[in-house]
Amino acid sequence: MEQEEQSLESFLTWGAQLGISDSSNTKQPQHPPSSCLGSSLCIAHFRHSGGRGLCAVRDLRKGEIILTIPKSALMTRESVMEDKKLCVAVNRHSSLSSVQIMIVCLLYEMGKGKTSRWHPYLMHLPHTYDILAMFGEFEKCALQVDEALWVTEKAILKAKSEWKEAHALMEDLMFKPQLLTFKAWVWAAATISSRTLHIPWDEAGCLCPVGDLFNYDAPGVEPSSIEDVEHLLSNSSFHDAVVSNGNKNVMVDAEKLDPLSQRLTDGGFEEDVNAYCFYARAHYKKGDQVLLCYGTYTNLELLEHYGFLLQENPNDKIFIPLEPAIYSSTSWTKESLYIHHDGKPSFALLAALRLWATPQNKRRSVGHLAYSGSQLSADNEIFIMKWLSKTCDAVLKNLPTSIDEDTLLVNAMDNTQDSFTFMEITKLMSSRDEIFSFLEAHNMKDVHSFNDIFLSRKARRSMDRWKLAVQWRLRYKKVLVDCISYCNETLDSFMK
Ligand SMILES: C[S@@+](CC[C@H](N)C(=O)[O-])C[C@H]1O[C@@H](n2cnc3c(N)ncnc32)[C@H](O)[C@@H]1O
Repeated sequence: MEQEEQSLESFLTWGAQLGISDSSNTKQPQHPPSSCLGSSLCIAHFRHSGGRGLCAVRDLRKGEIILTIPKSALMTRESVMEDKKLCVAVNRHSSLSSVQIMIVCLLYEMGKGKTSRWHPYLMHLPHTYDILAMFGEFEKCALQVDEALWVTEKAILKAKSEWKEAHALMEDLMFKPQLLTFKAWVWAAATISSRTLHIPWDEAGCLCPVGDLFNYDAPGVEPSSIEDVEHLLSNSSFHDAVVSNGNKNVMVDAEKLDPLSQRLTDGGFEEDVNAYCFYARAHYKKGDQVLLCYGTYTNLELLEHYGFLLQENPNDKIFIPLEPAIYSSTSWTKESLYIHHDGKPSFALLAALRLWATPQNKRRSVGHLAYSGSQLSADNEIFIMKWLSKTCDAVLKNLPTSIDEDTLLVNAMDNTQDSFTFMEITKLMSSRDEIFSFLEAHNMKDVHSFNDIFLSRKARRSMDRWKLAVQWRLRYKKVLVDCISYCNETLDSFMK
């Protein structure tokens, strides 16, 4: 433990030497401080929201600069390929994608050990990940829902084929055998997927020492339009925050509005200071975890790219099987026909169902109403609500386990310290196939071997992924139940 703390301290000293700083004072100090953190942030552990993360060491105001990482500290393809041997070899394999090359760059630096210029940073990267490409057959199946199974299968196949394609380059570079393995490849790919930040000059992104310690906050409640930003800027306390820093980079202004999502961004590379700059996305009290929004993701996408999911995710959506005639009744894309995290059907799904439930010869005359989101008639609305409710109910009944069983299973997994409780809880489940498959997959045929002391590291990792899979399918089922309630409430409103 002491050794770990020392190594973390030397990582933060290394960061300070490279010019990384969490101070809002933009003047360069004459001597680098002994740590790059301490003025605004510190590293802390948040058990239920991301593990290691960054914590406010003082009250932080929304919009103020909290961390700067100079370009020279970023690990990019360009900076790693300053190594001539690597650069020459990469140029001989021009068919590889930018991300494949970035993965090779990371493995190459790992292979250098202490001589890597990023060694203090590389030492603090996670050793394992829970992203979908790392799911084995057992954990994949625990997702239960076809859509999730396909996404997992696709992620595994993609990782395998990209690894094979890059093999010749890695052999050219004479990688040590352990860096040539699929396991090493998936580790590096997961690092790139879950930790790189966007940079304008390279679609592979960059690894950003210290800046990649922010855990994720979903976008959702920030101002969503220019008017909101104008309102914010006219709000005196916010304006004070902007002006008191006296630096235009410190402003959260209309330029920082992401034109696609129309949301405020909280970090980005800034050409004029040649650095990655992070801003507080909210007011934080001393001791709060400071978060960063990496983008808008559903829970399945979070699992695929980052290896976690959110219990409350305002951007979650689920898909249910629809009849081909529904897809062909409108020009909405398949991706737009979904159910929101709170059980409400998407705008496009409602419109598509309303048109599909209209006799074909009448669709033209009501098309404009459907596309503007209007109900077409009471009968039409009652029909589609009944249909949607019945379909969600059928999906729920077709899944091998119920919400109650999944809840029991997650609770049991939280109780693995006590093998007796785990087995007692799981006895309440109607189908114990999944539990037996897990025990079998890890050679734990009898209950007594299900003991924390004997749960191998591999089995424990597998259980973490299994738990994520069960949590995901549980959220999926809850959205279906909420959709049924939404349909019933709408139906009730017609009865009044
Ligand atoms: C950029 S890193 C953030 C720092 C990371 N916790 C660490 O220890 O290095 C992203 C990873 O942090 C974890 N993470 C981030 N936000 C999270 C959240 N809200 N809940 C759970 N895990 C989260 C996930 O493992 C994700 O892949």
